[in-house]
Amino acid sequence: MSAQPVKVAVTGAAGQIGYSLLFRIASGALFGPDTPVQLRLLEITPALKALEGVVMELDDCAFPTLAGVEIGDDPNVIFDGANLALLVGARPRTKGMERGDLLSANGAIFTGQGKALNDHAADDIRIGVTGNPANTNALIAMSNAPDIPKERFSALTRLDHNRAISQLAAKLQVPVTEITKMTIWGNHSATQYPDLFHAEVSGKNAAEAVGDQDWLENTFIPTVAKRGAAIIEARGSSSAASAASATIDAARDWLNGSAKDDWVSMAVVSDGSYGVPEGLISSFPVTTKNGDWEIVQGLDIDDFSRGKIDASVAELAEERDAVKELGLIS
Ligand SMILES: NC(=O)C1=CN([C@@H]2O[C@H](COP(=O)(O)OP(=O)(O)OC[C@H]3O[C@@H](n4cnc5c(N)ncnc54)[C@H](O)[C@@H]3O)[C@@H](O)[C@H]2O)C=CC1
Ligand SMILES: O=C([O-])CC(=O)C(=O)O
Repeated sequence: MSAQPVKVAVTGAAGQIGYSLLFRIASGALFGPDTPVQLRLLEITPALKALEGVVMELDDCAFPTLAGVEIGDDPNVIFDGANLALLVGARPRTKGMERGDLLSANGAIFTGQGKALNDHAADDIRIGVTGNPANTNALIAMSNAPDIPKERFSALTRLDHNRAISQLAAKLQVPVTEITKMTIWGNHSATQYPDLFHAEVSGKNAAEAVGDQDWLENTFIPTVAKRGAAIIEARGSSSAASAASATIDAARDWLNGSAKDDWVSMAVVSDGSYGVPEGLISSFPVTTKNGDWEIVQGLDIDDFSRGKIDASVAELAEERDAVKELGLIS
C-alpha cells in the first residue's frame, strides 16, 4: 500500500447519502485496495454527535484502506489538504418540491465552502457536487474559488446517467454492460435530457434499436427525469444509496479515466460547446483521463434534441440569474 493517504473531504457526512458513501470510500471502492484514504468529514455543529456515531461504525469495520478520520464543523479545517471534496451536505427536497426550490436554502452553503476550498485544499483538488440543486451549487462554489481552475468542479448527473442505462437495458432486455455512450444533457432536474440518439446498444444506435419514438419521448425521458420524485414518493425520502453509488462512479471515472469507446455524463463548466452558454455548469458527454475531462465533440444534434437541450440550459441560466440576485455569485 502506498504511504501517503489520499485525503477525501465529504460534507453532509452524517446524512443519508453519507451513511452509504463513507463506507464505500473507506472500503476502497473509489481508489482500490492499495491506496489508503483519510476521510475528512464536515457537518453542521448539531449533527456532529451523530457523525461521531458514524465514525464509531467506520472504526468497527476495520477497513484496511482507511488511514484515519477527521471530523468537524469548520470547512477551513476539514478542507485542509483535501485532494478530493465531495460536497453532499445540503437539504434534500421533499414531496411536491422541485430541486430548484432548494436554491435559497442551500445556495449559501456553497459560497463559504467554495472560499474554504480555495484557501485550504491541495493543489490537485477535484470537487464533485451532489447536494441539490447540484449544477448551480457547483457554479456557486466555483465562482467563490477564483484560484482553483474551473475544470476542477463538477456536479453529479451520473445518477441520471445510470438510471438511463438501467431503463434502456430493461426495455431491450439486455445487460447494462451492453449500453455505452449514454448522455445526460443540461440540468440535474426534471428538464434534463437523457439522449438515446447517440447511445449504443451492443455497438448499435440505441434509438434505432428501440424503434419507438413514443416510448422514447413519453416513457423513457420522463421516467429518467422524474425518477428522483418517484423515489421520494415510494420511500418517503430522497434517493441515498444510489446517489452515493453514482457519486463514487463519477469520482472514480474522473480520476481513473472513462472506458475506451465510451463516455460518461458529467455536469462541467461550459466552453460554449453545443450552444451551451460559456460558464454554465451543464451536463455533457465527456471522456476523462487522469482527473481531466473533455467534452465529446462533433455529435449531430437534431431538432428534437436541440429543443430539449435548450430548455434545460434555459433553466440553468435562470438559476444562475437567481443566485446572482441573491448575491451568491457576482
Ligand atoms: N445530484 C444527485 O444526483 C442527488 C443529489 N441529492 C442531494 O444530496 C443532498 C444530501 O442528501 P441526503 O444525504 O439525503 O440529505 P440529508 O438531509 O440526509 O443529509 C444532509 C446532511 O448535510 C448536512 N449539512 C447541512 N448543511 C451543511 C453544511 N453547511 N455543511 C456540512 N453539512 C451540512 C446536514 O446536517 C445533513 O446531515 C440533498 O441536497 C439531496 O437533494 C440526493 C440524491 C441525488
Ligand atoms: O430527486 C431528488 O430530490 C434527489 C435527487 O436529486 C435524485 O434522486 O436524483
